[in-house]
Amino acid sequence: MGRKMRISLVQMHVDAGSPEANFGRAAERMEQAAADKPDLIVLPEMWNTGYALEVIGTIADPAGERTKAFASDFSRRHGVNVIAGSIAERREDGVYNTIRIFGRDGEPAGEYDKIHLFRLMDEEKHLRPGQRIGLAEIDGVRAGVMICYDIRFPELARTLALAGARLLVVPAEWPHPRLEHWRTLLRARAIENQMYVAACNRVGSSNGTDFFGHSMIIDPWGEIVAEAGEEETILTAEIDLELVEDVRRRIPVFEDRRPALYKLDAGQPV
Ligand SMILES: NC(=O)CCC(=O)C(=O)O
Repeated sequence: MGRKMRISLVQMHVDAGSPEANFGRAAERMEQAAADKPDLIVLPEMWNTGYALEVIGTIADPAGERTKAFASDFSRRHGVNVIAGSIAERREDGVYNTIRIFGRDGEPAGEYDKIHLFRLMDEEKHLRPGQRIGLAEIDGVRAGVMICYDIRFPELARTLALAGARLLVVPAEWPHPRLEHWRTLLRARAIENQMYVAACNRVGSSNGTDFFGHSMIIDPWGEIVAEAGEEETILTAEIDLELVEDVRRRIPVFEDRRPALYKLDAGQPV
């Protein structure tokens, strides 16, 4: 397994309520990204529909079939791993905010439904929450996936790290005015779990909400390897997974944990 991995984040605009426009834009941008010869391409959150939640039941991808065909074909043609952002995916019991992952051979390599639904954007009124964490092997590297609001839950990132994740991938639609929350939370997840974080946010405005981009790749020491601005772009950077072990040796957080004490009833009240 290679220790280096080249990651391209597709920071794109998303038209709320227009899957046709969004599939066209994603196809174009992914071709652009493939020209950088990355090992992994990542799309933002809900890139097929945006937050058109009032009509999400009618425009969400039925069983994710269109997305699966699109991303699997792209992976196979370019021999690249794809984390197809998240999409609105319709199933029998409702609509999910779902990540689908494809290996270089176009075969499915993992999936994840967003666990924490974001009330400020009414997700809980229109979407169903996932019930399982998301892990995948990408060229032999264990990666965890979370979606946007999920990064406010350090327990989830820690669980993924304990399950072996050395890279955390985060598709997002994170808007102004919470840029410093975005940057701080992503860096904190990288530092505390001593893993790489690759976060792909959308840009542009939808229904009065402005999304700021600032997609980022952060190393396990918390240094920002690459950060985009507020325009559409492909953010590409190479990461070296050996740094994960280096940092974990220097400060052995995982050896020093005291999980037996991390319980509400474990100590006396002070
Ligand atoms: N799409 C989302 O989950 C947005 C999360 C967000 O903006 C936040 O502040 O948290």
